[in-house]
Amino acid sequence: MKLLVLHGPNLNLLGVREGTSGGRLSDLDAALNERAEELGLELKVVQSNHEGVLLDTLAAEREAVDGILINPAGLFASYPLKEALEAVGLPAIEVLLKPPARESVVGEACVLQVHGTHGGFEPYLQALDTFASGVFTPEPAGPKKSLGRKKDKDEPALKPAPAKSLGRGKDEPAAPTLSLVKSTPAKSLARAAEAGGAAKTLGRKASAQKETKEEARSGKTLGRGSKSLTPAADLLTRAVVRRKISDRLAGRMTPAELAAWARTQWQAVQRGAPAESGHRELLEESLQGLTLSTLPASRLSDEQLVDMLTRLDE
Ligand SMILES: O=C1C[C@@](O)(C(=O)O)C[C@@H](O)[C@@H]1O
Repeated sequence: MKLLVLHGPNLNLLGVREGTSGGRLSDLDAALNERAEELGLELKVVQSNHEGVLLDTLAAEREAVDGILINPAGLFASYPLKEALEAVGLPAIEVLLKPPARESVVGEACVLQVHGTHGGFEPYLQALDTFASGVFTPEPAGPKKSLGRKKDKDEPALKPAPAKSLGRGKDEPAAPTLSLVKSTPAKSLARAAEAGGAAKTLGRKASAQKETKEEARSGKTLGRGSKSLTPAADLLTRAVVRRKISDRLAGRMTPAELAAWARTQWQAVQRGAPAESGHRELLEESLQGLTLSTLPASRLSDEQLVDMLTRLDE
């Protein structure tokens, strides 16, 4: 998997502008390349102080990469960048070194936003881990595959997100808490699911998405192209999702199993599979949250799962 890493304006002064604290951009890039190598990822890293260069890079690299990490820095409110990310249609993660001071427009076109707490490089590494976990890669036909993390069946239910992450050595420093500060509209994940590993299918992605949207608008809840009534057993309903969450809370399902189930369901819904009428958006949103729920940055506690149960019951 190849990823494009975009560093926005003034990040060339990283470490310099902060005084002696914090590493430089060259340190960040070295850390990124090291982690990428551990994870078997290839990176193309570009820093620019010019919005146009970032836009041109996105357009030029769109067919060569499978995903994007972007720290827009001072360009967080850039509609051109947001639109370029949408046009490119690849899964993108917005990465910030520190908690966001303002709402990010660019983040609206990203699947996730991760931020650090003290300016360290961990959010970038976390974003690499997230891509490497395969969460954005479409499920291949055939036997069920997990999201790439080992099963954490024995984890205490209310344990905070572990500091460890994929591919990390035992003696490396613990990562600070990273937050999923925003769960983007399902359309971002739609692009992600369609795009994973196949960046060269922009046309197909766009039309598939449009079709699904149109079906949603027309209130059609049958599978694409289906003329006959879909058996009720195939219908994704709030009750089905509630049952799965309950199974997970009762220990009948591991967190990884729930996430893998949610991911398969979410992808099916994106392809036009039937969903409970009038609740499609809520179901998509819930499945998205559950899909990402085993990742450190977006882990769901039991309390959050109970909240989700309640929302699915309203
Ligand atoms: O340059 C930066 C760094 C930053 O993008 C971050 O990563 O925390 C936050 C921006 O507000 C600022 O302009």
